[in-house]
Amino acid sequence: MSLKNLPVLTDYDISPVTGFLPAEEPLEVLPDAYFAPWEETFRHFNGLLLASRIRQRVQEVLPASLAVPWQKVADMLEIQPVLTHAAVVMWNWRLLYKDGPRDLNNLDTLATLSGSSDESWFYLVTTAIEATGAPVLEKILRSIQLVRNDDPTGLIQELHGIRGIIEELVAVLRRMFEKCDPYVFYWKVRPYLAGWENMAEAGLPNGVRYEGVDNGEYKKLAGGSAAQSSLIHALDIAFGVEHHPTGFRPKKNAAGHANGTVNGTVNGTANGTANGTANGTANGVAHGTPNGTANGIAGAKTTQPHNSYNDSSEMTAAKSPEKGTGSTSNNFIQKMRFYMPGPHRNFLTHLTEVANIRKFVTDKSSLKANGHGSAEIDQLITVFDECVHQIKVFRDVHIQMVTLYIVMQANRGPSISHGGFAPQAHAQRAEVNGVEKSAAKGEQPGPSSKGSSILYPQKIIFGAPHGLAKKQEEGNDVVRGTGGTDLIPFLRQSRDETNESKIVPTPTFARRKSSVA
Ligand code: HEM
Repeated sequence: MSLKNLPVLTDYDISPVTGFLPAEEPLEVLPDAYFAPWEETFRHFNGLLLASRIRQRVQEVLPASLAVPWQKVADMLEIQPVLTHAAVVMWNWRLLYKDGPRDLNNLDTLATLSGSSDESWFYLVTTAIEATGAPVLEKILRSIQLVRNDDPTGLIQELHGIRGIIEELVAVLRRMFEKCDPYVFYWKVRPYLAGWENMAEAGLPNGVRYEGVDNGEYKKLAGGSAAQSSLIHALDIAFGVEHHPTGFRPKKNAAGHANGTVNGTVNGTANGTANGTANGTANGVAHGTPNGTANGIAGAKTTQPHNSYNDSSEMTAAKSPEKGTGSTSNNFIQKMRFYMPGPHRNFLTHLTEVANIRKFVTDKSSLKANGHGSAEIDQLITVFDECVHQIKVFRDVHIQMVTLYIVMQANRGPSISHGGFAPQAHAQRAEVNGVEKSAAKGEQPGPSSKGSSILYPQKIIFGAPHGLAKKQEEGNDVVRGTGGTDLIPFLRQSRDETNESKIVPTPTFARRKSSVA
C-alpha cells in the first residue's frame, strides 16, 4: 500500500522558518484609498471611544461597505469574518529592529483596540509562541518520515529537539504575567475579543447582521481565542492527544485509543454510546469540510443559540463553525479550526492523515511488554512521554493564567478605584440609592449616563448581568470563555487528556496547584 505523501509546509502557506506566522512583516495599513475610511476610523478608534462617539462611526449592524469586502477577504483566506487569532496575533506584528529576531525583545503590535500596552503584550506573547514553535513543524514532519524509515534512533533525537521547543513555549507563555495586567485584560481588552456567538445577554441574541452578505442574515461567530492556534493543534495531532466533549471520557483500548464507548454522561443529556468511533487522533477534523469554511456558515440561516459544546445533540454530521464535526472529538476545539486560515486548517487535516509517531511508540512499547524490550525502546518511550508532558505543563500554566486573568477578575468585579469609570454602573448605583439626580431635577440624562460608553461592558456592578464572563447561576460560578465553553472544566479536561496520552501515564498532580479559583 502506498503511503500518502507528507505535507510540504510551503504548500500550506506555512514557512519553515516562521511557521504559521507570515515570513514577511504584515502590512501596516491597506494602501488602496478605498480602505481609507476604515484606516481613518481605526486611527481615531481610542479617541472616538473616549469621546463616546464610536457609535457614530460603527453600528451594530455591519454596513455593507464593511461587511461585503470583509466577507470577500475572509472567503479568500478561508477564514471567518470576525476577529480571529490570525488577525490579532499572526498578522498584527512588526519588528522593531528589522534585522532582529521575532521575539519579545523585538516585537510590537500594529493595532490594538484598547490602546493599552497590556493588550499589545497579550497578543505579542502569543505571536512569540508561534515564532518559537515554528521549527517544531519540520521536526514533526521529519519524525513522521523517521517512523516510515523505521528509524527509532533518529526519532529519539528528533523528539529531544521537539521537547526542547515545547519547553521554550512554556517559558514564553509564563511571560504573559510580566506586562499584561489581569485586571486590564479582563475589563478593558477581553470585551473586544468576544465575538457574537452566545452573546444574547450582551444584546446580540442572533449575532450580528452583515448587510449585503447572504441576504443580510445574522451571523453568530465566536470570539478570538488562541484555541485557534494551529501550532497547538499540530502538537496535539503529532502526539496523538485526543480531546472529547467536556465530561465525556471514552474508554481507551490497549493502544491508548478511544474505542467509542462513552464513560458517563454528556452534560446530563447524553448517555450510552457515542456515534462514531474516535479511532486515531482528531479524525473529526480530518473529515471536516476544510473548503466549506466560510460557506458553511455564510449560507446558513441564523439558528437557535446554543451555549454548550458538551451537548451530544451537536455531535452530528454538521461541519461548520455553528455546529460540531460529527465525532466524539471536542466540538469547541474542532470548531476553532474554522477560524484558522484555510491553508493552515488543511495542513492540520493532512497532518492528521499521516501522523504515526504515537502508534510507532505504542507498538514498541507492546514489544517491551512481550519481553522484547531494549534500552532504545525505553529511551523512545521516555522522550515521547517527555514531549507530551511538556504539552501538559503548557496547559497547566495556561489554566493558572485563565484562573487569574478571567475567573478571579470575574469574581471580583470591576474596581472604580482602579482608574476606570463605568457610567452605566454609576447610573444604576444612583438608582439603587434612590438619588437619580437627573430624574430628580427633571433633566434628560446626559450621554454618559445611559451606557453609550460603558468602559466595563463585561459586568454592570449593581445591575442585571451584561456580559461575557459572569456568574451564570446563583451560588454556582460558571465562567464562560469567549467561545462559550464552561472554561475551567473544559481546560482541565484538555490538560488531563494530554497527560493521559503518555505511553506510561503519570498522575495529574497539577490539579491542586492550578485550581487557584
Ligand atoms: C492571559 C492569557 C490567556 C487567557 C486569559 C486565555 C484564555 C483562554 C480561554 C478562556 C480558553 C477557553 C476557550 C474559550 O472558551 O474561549 C482558552 C483556550 C485555549 N487557549 Fe488560551 N488564554 C490565554 C493565553 C493563551 C496563549 C498565550 C496560548 C498559546 C497559544 C493559548 C492557547 C489556548 C489553547 C490552545 C486553548 C484551547 C484549549 C486547549 O487546547 O487546552 N492561550 N484560553
